[in-house]
Amino acid sequence: MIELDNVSYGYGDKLLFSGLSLALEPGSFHFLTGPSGAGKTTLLRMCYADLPAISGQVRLFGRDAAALDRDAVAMTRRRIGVVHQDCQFLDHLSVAENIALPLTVADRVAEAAGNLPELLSWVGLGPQAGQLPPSLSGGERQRAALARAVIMAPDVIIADEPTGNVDDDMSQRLLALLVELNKMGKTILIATHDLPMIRALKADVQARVLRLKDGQLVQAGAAL
Ligand SMILES: Nc1ncnc2c1ncn2[C@@H]1O[C@H](COP(=O)(O)OP(=O)(O)OP(=O)(O)O)[C@@H](O)[C@H]1O
Repeated sequence: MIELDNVSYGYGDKLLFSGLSLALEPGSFHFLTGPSGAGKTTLLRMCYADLPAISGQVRLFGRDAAALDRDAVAMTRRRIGVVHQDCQFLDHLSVAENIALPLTVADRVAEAAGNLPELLSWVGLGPQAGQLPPSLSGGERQRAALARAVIMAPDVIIADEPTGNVDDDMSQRLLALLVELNKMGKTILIATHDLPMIRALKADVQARVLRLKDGQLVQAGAAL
């Protein structure tokens, strides 16, 4: 579904990684760990065509990301739901309107109306649907961001620190939602520092844990 083949990336003259390869098979579950600043967000951005590789090839659903025109990039991104680290919302729109935004922008308003109640109840935000985003707690924001990422029924969900700034219970709740999505066949890639959460989840899901450090991507050992 998503393949990085021998890719390199850096900012300015600072190379973050080079010769890095990764393949996300359909229905797989991957965690990406590593120290702060190792390049996890950068790597995720390459996986949804938000950054081009300096060298090597990124293939999204079998197509070379570098060869996609603007429309093809937009179509490709619809198949990838992204939960960003900072969970930004439009503060003048309600929680429900924010979650529905990807469908509204794609002119699929009727679909949004049909899907929203079930989605809001799935993430446990029914009561908050009419509120404005600034009134949400950290965990509620994360769940709203997850709902917004899945409203287009993407094949792949990429989440950057989805459990940052939430307590353990909320972290478990968010992860249970991601596991549920994986059991429905979605391909999941999560960047996280939260090793206890990975350990807790390993019994529920067959996940590969990758560690990015010093420009190298390696599979984390069994001791994790
Ligand atoms: N747009 C940018 N311009 C210049 N440098 C950047 C840019 N984005 C990120 N960096 C730098 O690249 C490095 C990797 O950043 P990145 O956000 O990918 O790391 P990370 O592993 O996700 O970090 P964290 O775990 O703290 O979120 C950092 O040193 C960061 O300061």
